[in-house]
Amino acid sequence: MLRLFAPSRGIITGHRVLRAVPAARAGGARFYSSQQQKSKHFYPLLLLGGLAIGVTYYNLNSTSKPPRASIDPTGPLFRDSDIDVIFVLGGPGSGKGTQCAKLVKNYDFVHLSAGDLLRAEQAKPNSEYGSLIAHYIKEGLIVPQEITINLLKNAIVEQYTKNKKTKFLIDGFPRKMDQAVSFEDLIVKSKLTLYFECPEEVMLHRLLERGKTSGRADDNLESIKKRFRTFLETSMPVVDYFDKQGRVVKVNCNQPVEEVYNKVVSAFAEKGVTK
Ligand SMILES: Nc1ncnc2c1ncn2[C@@H]1O[C@H](COP(=O)(O)OP(=O)(O)O)[C@@H](O)[C@H]1O
Ligand SMILES: O=c1ccn([C@@H]2O[C@H](COP(=O)(O)OP(=O)(O)O)[C@@H](O)[C@H]2O)c(=O)[nH]1
Repeated sequence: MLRLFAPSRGIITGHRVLRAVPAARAGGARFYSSQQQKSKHFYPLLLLGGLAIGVTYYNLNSTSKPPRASIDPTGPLFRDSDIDVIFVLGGPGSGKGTQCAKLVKNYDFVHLSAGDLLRAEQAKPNSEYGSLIAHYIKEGLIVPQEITINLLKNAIVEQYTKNKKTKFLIDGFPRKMDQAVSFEDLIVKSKLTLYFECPEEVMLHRLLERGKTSGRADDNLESIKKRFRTFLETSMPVVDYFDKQGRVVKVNCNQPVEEVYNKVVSAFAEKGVTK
């Protein structure tokens, strides 16, 4: 029912959801003027016409509208009015995951961490991308966008269709310009980017602390340095790109968790994101 990723477009667009039922066409039927005798098909056709109008009206007004792909197969999967996506960006260790966990408790958001989705995919015993993902994560590089966008798309579609969820915090994504452009072209335009500003030495300290218990292959000094570099060279241009469009709120994360959270809540309120 929904789009898949397909080689023909690099990123796959494919199957759809309920296509709006087209108004039944009275193939060749004529409506006669009152002077003429009505055809024996007149009343059945009138009934069909009324039914078609009714179904179309219902589809247009139904609250459970299908993703946009059902209407325009060349546009993004979802209409802007179907779902709200907020990107959460910031350097490694800036506190994205910590703040997202607090936000989901008070807002009706689904938290999707791109890093967590990649690690879960990597951990699947028969994943064809397992070793590729492991390599990219250890080296602090950005996994090819097709893999990450597909994982995100599947998670969003599942939450939307099964749980009727429409608000998503996408944590740690997009980290590269190609991802930003593809996601908005193929899935949905984001409403906002929440960006955590944080000095590098603070992030380094936090990550080394986290590394004592996280078990993550990239929470070590060598990988952390590579991640910082990737963040500056590859991910910051994404923040700048959205910022130039007035779609970023910046929050200083070098404060206690609760204070950072209060600032996020105020920044969201200013942008009309409410609980
Ligand atoms: N405001 C904060 N002050 C102190 N430590 C924090 C703060 N926010 C997060 N942390 C800690 O820093 C580490 C990294 O935070 P995390 O949310 O995992 O960052 P990210 O998701 O950006 O990598 C975690 O161990 C977390 O407990
Ligand atoms: O869109 C993404 C998000 C994450 N990653 C990889 O996953 C790692 C960990 O990302 P995560 O957001 O989990 O952690 P952070 O680095 O922000 O602490 C990154 O360094 C990348 O190698 C990626 O390739 N693409």
